[in-house]
Amino acid sequence: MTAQPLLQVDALAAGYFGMPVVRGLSLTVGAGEVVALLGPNGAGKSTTLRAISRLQPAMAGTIRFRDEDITSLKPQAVARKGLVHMSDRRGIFHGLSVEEHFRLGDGGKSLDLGTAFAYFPALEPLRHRRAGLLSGGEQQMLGLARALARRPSVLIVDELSLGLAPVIVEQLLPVVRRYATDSQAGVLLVEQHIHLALEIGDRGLVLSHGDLVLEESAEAMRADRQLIMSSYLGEGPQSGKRSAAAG
Ligand SMILES: Nc1ncnc2c1ncn2[C@@H]1O[C@H](COP(=O)(O)OP(=O)(O)OP(=O)(O)O)[C@@H](O)[C@H]1O
Repeated sequence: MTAQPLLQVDALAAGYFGMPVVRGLSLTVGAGEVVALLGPNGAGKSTTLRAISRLQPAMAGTIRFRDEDITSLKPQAVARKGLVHMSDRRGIFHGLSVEEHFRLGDGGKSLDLGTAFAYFPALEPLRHRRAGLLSGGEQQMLGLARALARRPSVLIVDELSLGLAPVIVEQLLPVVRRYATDSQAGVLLVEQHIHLALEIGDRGLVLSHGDLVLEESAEAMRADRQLIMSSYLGEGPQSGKRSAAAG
């Protein structure tokens, strides 16, 4: 029997000004599982992530986190429950030191600096440095360390690689993998570096024009580049989708 997924999204629709850009989207993320949400520019990946973490409203569908319907909760409430959304250097304050970012905490509670330094030892010698003086890669490391220090059960990561050299992304993504495995957390990530995402991922989903057109194991996707190429080139859900939402 398959274990209950940590995150279960059913028939989600989300968009702007009353117009959905994502429709009828269903997906699951299980404990210890890393799922890569892929797709061309404008496919609706960030919209999907924001709707799941409640940063924008869902127009239809349900979002269940650890068996609880969170579809109408506020983002702060969802984050407190352990569904943490990390996106492009959000929450980095240039005037604060690295350490102060953890003392700043989460709803008045300090974050676990030990967890942060365990995953990112390179941050420890920088603990008193102001975040504004960190490199782009170090800032992203700080953002990810802060997200992990909240010990999320589900981590949502939007474009860790934005503006960073691939070599930095090659260092950061395996940490996400390690956290998922160590903590049996679920990870849903959007990443432009497809091959890197599939290296650390268990499963890949391809979104095209708001529809899920492919769902496969990361291993199968790595082995058959054509599979991804054809889904990116806009094959419809009927022709490209290989499997239903996995359990
Ligand atoms: N705030 C907004 N207001 C109106 N339309 C938006 C807004 N944000 C995104 N869109 C539109 O919604 C569609 C999906 O955007 P989204 O950012 O979700 O795509 P994406 O797959 O994450 O793209 P990318 O890979 O380029 O970041 C696009 O057509 C985009 O122009």
